[in-house]
Amino acid sequence: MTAAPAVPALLSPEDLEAALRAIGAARYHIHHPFHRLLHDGKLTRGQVQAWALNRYWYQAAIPIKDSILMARFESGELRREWRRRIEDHDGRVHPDGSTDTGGIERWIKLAEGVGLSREMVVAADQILPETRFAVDAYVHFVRDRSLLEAVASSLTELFSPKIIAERVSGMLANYDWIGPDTLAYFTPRLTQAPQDSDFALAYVKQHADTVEKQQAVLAALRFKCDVLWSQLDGLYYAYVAPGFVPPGCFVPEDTRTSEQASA
Ligand SMILES: O=C(O)c1cc(C(=O)O)c2c(n1)C(=O)C(=O)c1cc(C(=O)O)[nH]c1-2
Repeated sequence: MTAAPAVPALLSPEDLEAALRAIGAARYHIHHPFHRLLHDGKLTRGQVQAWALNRYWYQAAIPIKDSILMARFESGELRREWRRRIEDHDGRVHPDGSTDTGGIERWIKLAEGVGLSREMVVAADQILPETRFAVDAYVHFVRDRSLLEAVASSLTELFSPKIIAERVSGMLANYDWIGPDTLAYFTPRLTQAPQDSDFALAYVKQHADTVEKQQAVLAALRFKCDVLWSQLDGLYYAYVAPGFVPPGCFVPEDTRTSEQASA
């Protein structure tokens, strides 16, 4: 006789939060070897450029997925909360004409700070296939899955202040050619991310009120951890080991062979 498969129990909101946090503790990209190399100062300038270039595609997709998500909320109050996220990335124009720079522009400054040109970064035609597939999968997930799963997929932000603090302090300490101005993208994220994730977590705890919904939100967070993890896998494979850069993708100057330089 085979044992019946265990049926998951309905969790209290507190236990659901604990289960979500356990997923982050095990699967967040803070554990990826590429993050460790970046933070420990073990990457060449070209490898840091590859990271900045590819991550631009993620940054550029965030307000697109948030616009899709916002349009799915039926309540104006919820849309207003989500609109702030979009403005955090796209910037704001105030009635007096003054502007707040958004995250995308700050990411371009980061990329320029590590030696890339704005045009090349924004064109995004030299990013890795893994980056494109993973980021696009995130946008499609938010478009196609339930609203609850879409909100839950943003919950990796519960864990981002820790990786951001670690990354910024590590990069400033370990690369003498990177200064605080270049990494300015990350400063507002340290307050924006907790605001975003507090709201999303409260929403998920309130609305995931059946076993099926709870299992779906846990799976959504696992999916999102995979989105972040596979982007770093792509970078590691192409730029660290074995170092196979897919045809047409960015080849850093400090690793370029004479054949690649003349291509
Ligand atoms: O630096 C990071 O490691 C990191 C991670 C994440 C994340 O966990 O999804 C985000 C960000 N940064 C970030 O800057 C950001 O704006 C952001 C938005 C979202 C999201 O899913 O809505 N995640 C993240």
